[in-house]
Amino acid sequence: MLGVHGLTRQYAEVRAVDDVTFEVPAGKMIGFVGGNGAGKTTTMRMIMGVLAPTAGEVTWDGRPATRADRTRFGYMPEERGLYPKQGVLDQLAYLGRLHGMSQNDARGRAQHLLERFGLGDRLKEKVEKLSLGNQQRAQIIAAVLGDPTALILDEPFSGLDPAAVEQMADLLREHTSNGVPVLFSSHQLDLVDRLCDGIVVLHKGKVVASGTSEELRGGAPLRYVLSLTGDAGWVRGVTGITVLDVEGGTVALEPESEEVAQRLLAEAVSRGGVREFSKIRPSLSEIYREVAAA
Ligand SMILES: Nc1ncnc2c1ncn2[C@@H]1O[C@H](COP(=O)(O)OP(=O)(O)OP(=O)(O)O)[C@@H](O)[C@H]1O
Repeated sequence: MLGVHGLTRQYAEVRAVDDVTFEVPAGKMIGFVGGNGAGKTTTMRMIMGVLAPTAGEVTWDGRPATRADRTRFGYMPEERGLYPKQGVLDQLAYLGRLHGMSQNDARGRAQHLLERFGLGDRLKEKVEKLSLGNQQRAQIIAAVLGDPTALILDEPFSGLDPAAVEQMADLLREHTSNGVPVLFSSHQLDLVDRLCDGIVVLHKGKVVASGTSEELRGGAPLRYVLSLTGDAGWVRGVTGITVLDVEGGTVALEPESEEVAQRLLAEAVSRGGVREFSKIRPSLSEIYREVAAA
């Protein structure tokens, strides 16, 4: 388990990361979301030890993470790490060696992953000659090569087409199913919602929400849609209901409680002509907007 405890980073006038605490449990995929400048990259750099915290600490299996622990973490930095002028297979094999793999293992595994992700005919290509999406695939391969104990990935999915997103998500899931904790940052909230076991929302350097997507949704207001064959205007007069929008027979509403919602449904049924009564599941983007605006 990877732990981040009270992590803080102060630049001259900017507190880029402010008392950030969260955990990435073994075998879980945690999405790290937040707007531009929220502090995600700075936090990940401190986790990897490439940037010193002003305060706080990073733990691995419950004790302060050492340099040796961190050399076994797979990292995809924001600035990306591959040299543009070197062949992609040679370079990945070299990185594998740096992670302690034998020459044969490093080359073999790098080649296998490049082939798996559709780069089998580009093994000798210089990185700069690959398309951006293919460079991104190579960067992710670089992060997972050395049999990492944890994965810290800064925007691994940006610039990937939908098929590549699925391939890379499968690759990450293979690691979580072996117990590896995975933390990745992303601006693609629908993707985070779909892939992650947990979400940490950062805003202006602070954690403003965290939990599973269902837990985050639990804090959102209760909303329903009621659709009737006749006019729905009468709903405005029902006690305990705030009407958000009415369009003909369809009304979006916020009941004070589930009980009030059920009473409304009973009344609608007694009036006749109920077409639909359903709870609205807020999107992660809506939740994000609410917590970031609070
Ligand atoms: N070396 C630095 N010196 C001064 N301020 C910095 C430095 N690095 C980052 N910052 C500031 O720290 C804050 C957090 O930046 P960071 O890059 O961690 O955000 P982020 O969440 O990764 O953003 P993005 O989604 O845009 O990549 C920003 O206000 C940024 O300007």
